[in-house]
Amino acid sequence: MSRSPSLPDRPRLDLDPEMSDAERLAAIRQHYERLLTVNDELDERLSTATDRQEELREEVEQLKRRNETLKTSSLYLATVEELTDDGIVIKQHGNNQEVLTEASPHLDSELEAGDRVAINDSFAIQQLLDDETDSRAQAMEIDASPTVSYEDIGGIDEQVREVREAVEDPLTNPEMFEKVGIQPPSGVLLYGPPGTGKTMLAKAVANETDATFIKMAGSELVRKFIGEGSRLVRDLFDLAGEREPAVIFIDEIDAVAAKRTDSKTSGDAEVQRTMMQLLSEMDGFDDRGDVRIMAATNRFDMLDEAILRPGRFDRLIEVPKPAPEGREKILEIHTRDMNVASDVDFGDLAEQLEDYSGAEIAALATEAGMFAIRDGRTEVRRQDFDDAYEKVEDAEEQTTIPGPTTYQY
Ligand SMILES: Nc1ncnc2c1ncn2[C@@H]1O[C@H](COP(=O)(O)OP(=O)(O)OP(=O)(O)O)[C@@H](O)[C@H]1O
Repeated sequence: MSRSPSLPDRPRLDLDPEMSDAERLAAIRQHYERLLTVNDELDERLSTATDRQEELREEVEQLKRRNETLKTSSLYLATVEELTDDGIVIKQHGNNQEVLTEASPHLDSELEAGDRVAINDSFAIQQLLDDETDSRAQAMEIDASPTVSYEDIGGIDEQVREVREAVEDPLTNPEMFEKVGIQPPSGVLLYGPPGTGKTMLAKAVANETDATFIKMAGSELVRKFIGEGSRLVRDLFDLAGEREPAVIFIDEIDAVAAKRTDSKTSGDAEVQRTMMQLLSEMDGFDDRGDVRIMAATNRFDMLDEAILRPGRFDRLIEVPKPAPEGREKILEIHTRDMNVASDVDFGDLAEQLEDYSGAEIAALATEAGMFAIRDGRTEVRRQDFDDAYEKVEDAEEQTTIPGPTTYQY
């Protein structure tokens, strides 16, 4: 550390008793001048020191913030079991280890048995967390009786057939598999571009088999606290077991099942742990009864091979964008409740909608209806579809980055 230069010497006033009054006066004046100079110099030093102090204060604040971030990124989850005179008994999630610990002073009076808390490496309670059921409810979408049916899905008949075979038959006709002596597929992975009907397929199969549909987005499984993602995976499978027959649908599975990277950050390690939990739940799946597992991804190329092994997601079904006949079917489905004029030829329109996904076709139909309403009509004409097409294309041009979107499977 560099030492700051020493302070200027304090000026001394030497008055000789022999001096005349005039000489004394001159000496005092000179002394006064020197005092002024030193004063100016000290003023300048003080202002430099104040600036430096401000800089250092900012640096300290930054370090404090970094320290806080570091602390929170390595927190573990636990549940408060008991508040005793000797301390707080907590049970760590994941390993169920019971520990006698203490809480940060600001939390002391707030804690109650049953609270979900975040603890640091030394088991000290750092944060009081939301109720677990809240966090579960946020992460999962549960639909006891979905209303989507196979008739609502257009252009992917072959995929519907495959899904029925892999998911529906084992639920409705398990004896068939026993008689033939084969295991039904463990998990079905739907892959393909966004908006092609993957979620619809999962909902429709749940509807058809009177199963509860339980959806979890892979991104929801990527959690802040260590152990939280794997806990959610366990909860997901437990809940499906309680509600059987049930169809578990994990959307965006790539968020937790991407290929391993070289990066060693704790976030990646936590995602790995969540994936391992998912794999172990799937491996122990035989005893789970009437629960079927489906997952979807737009990024098949990113998936870790481990999840595709036999006994895991071992039935892969590609759900592509629809061909012209498929687009025509989807147009018909999404205009079923509309009053469409006789001049609208869906075959012709479908040809025009090259590269459109089912979701985009659904949006186009709604937009055409909006044009009719704007014109004060209830009947939707070909011109409305053309206007809607133009609007969608214009919006597309403004938002897309040049170059076609490619999906690698
Ligand atoms: N094949 C289809 N037939 C009829 N409608 C479809 C079809 N595909 C998509 N849609 C429409 O698009 C909406 C979104 O579709 P869905 O959520 O099933 O797509 P997804 O493939 O799961 O998309 P993502 O990968 O973005 O989750 C549906 O609610 C439906 O209105």
